[in-house]
Amino acid sequence: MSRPDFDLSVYLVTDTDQCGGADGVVETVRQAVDGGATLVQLRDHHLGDDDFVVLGRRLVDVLAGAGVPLLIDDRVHLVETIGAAGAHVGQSDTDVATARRIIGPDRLLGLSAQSPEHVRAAIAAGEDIVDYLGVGALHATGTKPEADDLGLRRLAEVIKVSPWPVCAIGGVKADDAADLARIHCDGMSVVSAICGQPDPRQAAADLLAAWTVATGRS
Ligand SMILES: Cc1ncc(COP(=O)(O)OP(=O)(O)O)c(N)n1
Ligand SMILES: Cc1nc(C(=O)O)sc1CCOP(=O)(O)O
Ligand SMILES: [Mg+2]
Repeated sequence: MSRPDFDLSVYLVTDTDQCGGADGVVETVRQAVDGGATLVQLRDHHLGDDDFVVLGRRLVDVLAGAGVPLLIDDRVHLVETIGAAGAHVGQSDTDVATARRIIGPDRLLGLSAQSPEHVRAAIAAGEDIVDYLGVGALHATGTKPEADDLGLRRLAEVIKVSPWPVCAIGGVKADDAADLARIHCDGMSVVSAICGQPDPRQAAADLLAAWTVATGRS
């Protein structure tokens, strides 16, 4: 088993509408990585599989050489075709054991978890199956209005029982970095803090700077 290294510090999850279309996604990812985004996920619930593959391959090209892996949301069956580094699944998506079988042992698998019970169920499936958790929503967010806002306390409860690194998602902004670092969160996952921002490069750089200060890393 040899999975790519990954860094959850500034994890960009794309939103095609907020980026102004597929070309906007490509340009946003290009700029965000230039500014310091450490991981990228292609998330689009509307594109058909064929267009999703085309966009995914464009992102693989943009990220080649930058050392930043591309994950895809939900569509584990397209990981290989796109040449992505892995996938992220939620509690209502393909279960993690099946997802792992589909993507194979050498790719990354992220899982959404909203409670310690979700973590315990994932542990029962096997600690080698999942690589990280995405936990949210930290705050209520217009990007995903149906997401329950957990707040910092419930996020911390999930982190305490997780054997995997955890990134926070949902309304996450640079101002959250200190609180997140204090509860030993491993990174900030964002959509609107980068997508649709006037300067995605600067937005990513600001997030990374806040995270670096908050964690005391350089
Ligand atoms: C990093 C990260 N965390 C959580 C999610 C949410 O995934 P999911 O629960 O599958 O919901 P959708 O994104 O499919 O709406 C994520 N995508 N990334
Ligand atoms: C994709 C996603 N998942 C969430 C969860 O809580 O699982 S919240 C969310 C959207 C995050 O967008 P923004 O950074 O604009 O708030
Ligand atoms: Mg999903």
